[in-house]
Amino acid sequence: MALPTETFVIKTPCSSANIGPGFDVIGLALSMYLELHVTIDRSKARSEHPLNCRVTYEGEGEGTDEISLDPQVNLLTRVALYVLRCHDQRSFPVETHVHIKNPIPLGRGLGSSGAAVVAGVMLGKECGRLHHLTPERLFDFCLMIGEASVLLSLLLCLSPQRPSILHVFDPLANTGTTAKERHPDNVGAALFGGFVGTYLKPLAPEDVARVEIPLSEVLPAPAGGVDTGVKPPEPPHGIGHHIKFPWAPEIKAVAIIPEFEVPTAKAREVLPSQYPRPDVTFNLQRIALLPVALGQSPPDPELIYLAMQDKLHQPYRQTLIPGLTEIVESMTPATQPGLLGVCLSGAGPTILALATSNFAEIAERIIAKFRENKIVCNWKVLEPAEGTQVVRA
Ligand SMILES: Nc1ncnc2c1ncn2[C@@H]1O[C@H](COP(=O)(O)OP(=O)(O)O)[C@@H](O)[C@H]1O
Ligand SMILES: N[C@@H](CCOP(=O)(O)O)C(=O)O
Repeated sequence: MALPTETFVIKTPCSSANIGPGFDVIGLALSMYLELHVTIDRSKARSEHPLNCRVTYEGEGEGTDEISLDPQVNLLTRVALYVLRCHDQRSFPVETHVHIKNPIPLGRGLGSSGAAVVAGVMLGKECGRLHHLTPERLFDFCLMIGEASVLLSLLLCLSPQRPSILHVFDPLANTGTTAKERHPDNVGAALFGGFVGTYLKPLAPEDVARVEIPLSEVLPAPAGGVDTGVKPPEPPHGIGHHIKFPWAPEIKAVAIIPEFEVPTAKAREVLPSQYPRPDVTFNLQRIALLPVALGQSPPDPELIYLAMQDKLHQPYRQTLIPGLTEIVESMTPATQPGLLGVCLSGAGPTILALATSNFAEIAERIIAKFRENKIVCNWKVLEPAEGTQVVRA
């Protein structure tokens, strides 16, 4: 009897991180979805494709260098393979076809890479039939992915052993941010959905060693690399956590998306390693308001506008996003009916305006500001979205 063909769809939302003052903490899942249409034909004895996996792609970045169809190179399939190999499965089941449909623009601050990592982890779970992996455990796997320096530095900062590793990354040293921190905000939103606060827990000393590993040893070797058969290091348990905040149903998110890309890594390099105390206090005062302000129905525009102000990342990122400060300050609820607040989405360059009405007018005003700097944009009205789903026919 022929083995059945299994099909399922993994659906992961895009996200907007930070929402003003919540740098590296707050994330909002939004209604634009990365979809993986997966077919596993277990009737075949062998596959002609590397790692038994054929990747096809349509959508943003299609046909460009940013998206590889090689399962050993593509971010999504490499992440899936990491999860599989942590569970003693060296490759995808024979024969897997992953068709990626991606409407999330790349490098625009709408969490395309976060969605790819979350969908990749879920792909590994489903292909490997790893039913014991809870969403919380999948979050740990997501947090192992990133530039080695990114993950290492953050986890080590949180470690009780921190003083002994300051030669690796000293967050107090005024050396810029060449070593970058891992941020759980966009993956947290894409995985769990809704409006979330995310945080990382200090690691137990025995777990510190487990995260001191180059990314190349976490993710399987890229094309041309040799599969050594070595099991990659599993994530420590309970790295990342989240809490869901309420969201007032009247509030929609208008995303104004410039045509150019700002890689997140680059947008983190322009941030300082030290901040003036008044700027930190300024953000702390606003972050204490933000989740409450956005959960209240009916929304209070003046409160939300105030709660969305930031001094920790947006002012610095204007070196990469012409006109950013002016755009963020260009209107208030008093001068634009329907507007609640304006911020940079994630690492940018997308601008997120929260509003209850007059969406087109708000978008047009921001687009006009970008146009003064010869930047072309499109825009969308998005709503809070559920987290990652696996849909079976
Ligand atoms: N669906 C996808 N499949 C493979 N790679 C992806 C996918 N989505 C994003 N990426 C990778 O992530 C990069 C963008 O990541 P990043 O600079 O963090 O911007 P963003 O704000 O969009 O997450 C892309 O250049 C691409 O390499
Ligand atoms: N907190 C991060 C969020 C980056 O999100 P992305 O969607 O731009 O990848 C940051 O601000 O750097």
